[in-house]
Amino acid sequence: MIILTPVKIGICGLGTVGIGTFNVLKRNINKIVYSAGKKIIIEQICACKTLFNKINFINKTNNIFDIVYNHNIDIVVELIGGCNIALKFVIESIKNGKHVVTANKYMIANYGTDIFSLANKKGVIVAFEAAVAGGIPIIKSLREGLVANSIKWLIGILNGTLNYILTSMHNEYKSFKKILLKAKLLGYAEFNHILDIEGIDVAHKLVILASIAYCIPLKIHQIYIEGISKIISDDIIYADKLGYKIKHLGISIINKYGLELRVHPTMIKKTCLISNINDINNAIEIMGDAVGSNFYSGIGAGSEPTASSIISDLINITSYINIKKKISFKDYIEKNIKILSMDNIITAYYLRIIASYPKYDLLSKIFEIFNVNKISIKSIYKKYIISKKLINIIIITNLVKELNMNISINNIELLDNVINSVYIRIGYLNNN
Ligand SMILES: NC(=O)c1ccc[n+]([C@@H]2O[C@H](COP(=O)([O-])OP(=O)(O)OC[C@H]3O[C@@H](n4cnc5c(N)ncnc54)[C@H](O)[C@@H]3O)[C@@H](O)[C@H]2O)c1
Ligand SMILES: N[C@@H](CCO)C(=O)O
Repeated sequence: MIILTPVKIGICGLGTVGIGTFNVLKRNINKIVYSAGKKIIIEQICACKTLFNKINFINKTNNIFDIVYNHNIDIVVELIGGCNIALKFVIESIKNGKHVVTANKYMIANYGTDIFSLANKKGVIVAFEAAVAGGIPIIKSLREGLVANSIKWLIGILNGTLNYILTSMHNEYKSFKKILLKAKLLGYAEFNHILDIEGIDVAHKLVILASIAYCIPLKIHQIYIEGISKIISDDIIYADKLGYKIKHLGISIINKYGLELRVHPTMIKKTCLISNINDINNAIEIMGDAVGSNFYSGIGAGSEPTASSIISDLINITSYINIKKKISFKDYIEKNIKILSMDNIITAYYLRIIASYPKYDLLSKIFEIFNVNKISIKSIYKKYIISKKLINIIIITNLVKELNMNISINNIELLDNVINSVYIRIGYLNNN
């Protein structure tokens, strides 16, 4: 029988994740109470008035400060998103002695250091499992299950919307815009979908994971970020013919020079586990020095998968309310790890050169440029005809330094008849 005082929560934001949290809390309340060891009661909900009739609940408000100053509330759940009202709500809630659960990766990646420092001073917990990879408990796995390991590398499909778009482009060759619209309707995409498409959302998630994995401060401004807006179905078709799939990855690899932190589309052999993670699913592969490789996959966005992570944090805070370090950020112990410049990374490339029909030997000019920059070609695929006037030349390189590749591409683009080019890095590690 539960005799302890119940924990009272205030939810702010009643969109995709807010509704999911409300519904799962209601549906699974017995199991949740059993696991938390205390009753968890929703004390108040803050939402825009137009959404009030979406749920059957009495104590509703449209003013965030009603929750901030509600003395009955122990834990606030921030599900508004962005960094304006949400940040104000979180900071004021902490100042008022409330624990915080949030799914807001944007806010944690950009303002996490200040938030955690304030939370430490006030003796409250800020938990954010739902901020990375939706329903996959990856923060807890890194913090708890893998805590004994030195992490060598970590790679992930970290955005459900992008994976959904790339999968649909691969399976149906549908237009990018139509697929994005569907992802928005299904509640996967961010309110500002540019965050998804340009890879910024993945950078937010990668920086959070890297901070925990390597005990370093959140280095959002030092990440290399590329989205998927340059990829067209031609690239997906050519990749397929060559035995690869294109996935959008967040990558962090530590070596003796420092840490690579990069976000970009990557061509991965079809036989690799991660290239078979499709649709809205996310996946993370982590290499620890002791454990070896661990692979996690599951639904990375959406209402109830994300609610699953939110409620797991609620239960953790309720049960570990006095063991703050378990879920708050610790002091960073590794302050001197250098984030490496992209110029120094070494990888293989797929390069598609778009040109008008040349009257000279364009290929030998391209080889010359590669030669000067010490780039060897693994294979060259014939000129695919796009139209009566245009051709695609597909080249796969061996491993090369990014700086040399960039110099070569700049020079190739200056050649007569070359219109432009698109490149995609191949493999997330040198041997893939
Ligand atoms: N949708 C997902 O799959 C998903 C997954 C993981 C994390 N997240 C994150 O969770 C957060 C919420 O995402 P979402 O998809 O539920 O967004 P959403 O846009 O569906 O919901 C946000 C809600 O907040 C409300 N809101 C805005 N200002 C408010 C205010 N001042 N007071 C009360 N309510 C206010 C909006 O009306 C809206 O209903 C974001 O940080 C997002 O990045 C979303
Ligand atoms: N827009 C995000 C939501 C989950 O973080 C995604 O598609 O992955």
